[in-house]
Amino acid sequence: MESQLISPSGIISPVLWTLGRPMPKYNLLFGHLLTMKTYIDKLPPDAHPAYSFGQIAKDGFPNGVFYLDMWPFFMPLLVSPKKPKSLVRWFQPIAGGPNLFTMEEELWKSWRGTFNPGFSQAHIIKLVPKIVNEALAYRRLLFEYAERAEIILLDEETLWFTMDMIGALVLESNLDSKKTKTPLAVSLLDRTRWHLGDATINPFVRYYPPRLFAQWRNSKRMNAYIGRELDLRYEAYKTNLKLADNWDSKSVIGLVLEGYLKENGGTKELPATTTRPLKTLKKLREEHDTVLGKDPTSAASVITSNPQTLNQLVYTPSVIKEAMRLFPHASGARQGVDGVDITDDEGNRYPTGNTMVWIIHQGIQRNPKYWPKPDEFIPERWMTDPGDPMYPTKWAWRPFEFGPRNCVGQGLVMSELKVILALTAREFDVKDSYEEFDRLHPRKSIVTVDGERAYQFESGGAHPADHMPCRVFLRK
Ligand code: HEM
Repeated sequence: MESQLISPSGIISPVLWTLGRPMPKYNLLFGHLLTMKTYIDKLPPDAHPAYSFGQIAKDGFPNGVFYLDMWPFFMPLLVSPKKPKSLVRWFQPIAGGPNLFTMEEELWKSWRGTFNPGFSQAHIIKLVPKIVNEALAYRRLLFEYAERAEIILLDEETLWFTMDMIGALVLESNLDSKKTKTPLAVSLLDRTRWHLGDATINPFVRYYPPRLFAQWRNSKRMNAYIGRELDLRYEAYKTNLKLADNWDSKSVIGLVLEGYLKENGGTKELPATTTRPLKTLKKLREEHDTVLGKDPTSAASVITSNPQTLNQLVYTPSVIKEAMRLFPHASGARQGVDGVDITDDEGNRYPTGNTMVWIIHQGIQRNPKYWPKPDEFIPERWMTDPGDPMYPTKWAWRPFEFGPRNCVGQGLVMSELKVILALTAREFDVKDSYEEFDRLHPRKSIVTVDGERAYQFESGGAHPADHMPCRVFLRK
């Protein structure tokens, strides 16, 4: 429990300050707002808030744990499977109502049980042909950009593609989102553009009326779309066109719906809408040659005919894990409770009552205490044996978090990423074009974090700066 909660950030009342608990410079009137401002001012205006927290940890808290008073922007919130209230508020515009991320323990248990079969390893293997099918569309997109020799905003295009991938695997819908402007995809992407993290402390931004209106409208459209999809499947179930007949083609939503209906006797109505060096690339391509055959164009059929082939890839998942270590997408948060303390590596205890415990992945996953050469991209560390100095420290890699509330989609994500790399890495060179982009869009503000131009900003999750402008080249 302690290790799960070791965190470079927390929230505190002045009482903890008077008790001499570890925290940056404290101001009785403004708490830590002024300290935060000094950190934020050294970053690009849109940099992910986690960078400031990570930097505070680096500057004075080697054990990675400290308190921070950001009232009134963070609610003083602790430990237990309970999610903090501010997280509920964060997810509300995306989910539009009760959801697996923020549900209270009792309700969450049965819903997680209902979702688990759809995300089990056994089921994911059966979804691989569909993953391949979608990844081929991504490959075609890269071909188009290579042929047109145009800059691609890789993050933006990948977001549209992600919507299609999720649509195909979870909803069993062929969304083709960018072309058809599916309301679900358009509203979700627009919602992430308007999204704010809790660390946004400017009230003019937070309460900007057009932003509040857009959030409300997007939630309404997403609810309507998903509600319709669920109704259609429910109707099919009721008229005995069972989703279950063909196990292999069953979607995640099919399995979830079936689990829900079974649990409720099949009768209950549905709830109301519910710059790494080229060496890495060379090794990656060599592994694909060895495991998938020398001809890159036959990789799709090799994987589709035997999805288990993906399990023979060793270097590829190491590359993915290392990328996620350096550029994590999300984080974890828990509500603190009286009587439950966080204990750091040296045995110091940190009471969590009246706090929100925020696990900042950017801080932990680059902490030199846990990672030799923390800022270097070294996939080989994932292939070492226990005892090797490079062997990853247990629980220090947490993109999907740990414990019962870990990410239900992580197996799916890893399979998707392996397939996408397998179908593209040998045929394309993708190079960032930030220099060209900055010439075309000059600006006065800082544009790097610790020398990294592709720093992350928050928009629902963490994204690469300026959506990662790139150029795509066909390999000879
Ligand atoms: C790179 C992609 C992803 C990352 C980095 C990620 C990360 C996370 C993290 C950090 C959590 C919170 C765990 C906690 O609070 O302890 C989470 C929860 C969750 N994720 Fe993901 N996720 C990803 C993709 C997905 C996908 C593709 C799906 C589903 C299709 C998904 C579904 C969920 C759900 C439902 C939860 C809540 C689980 C629960 O509370 O029972 N995630 N994810």
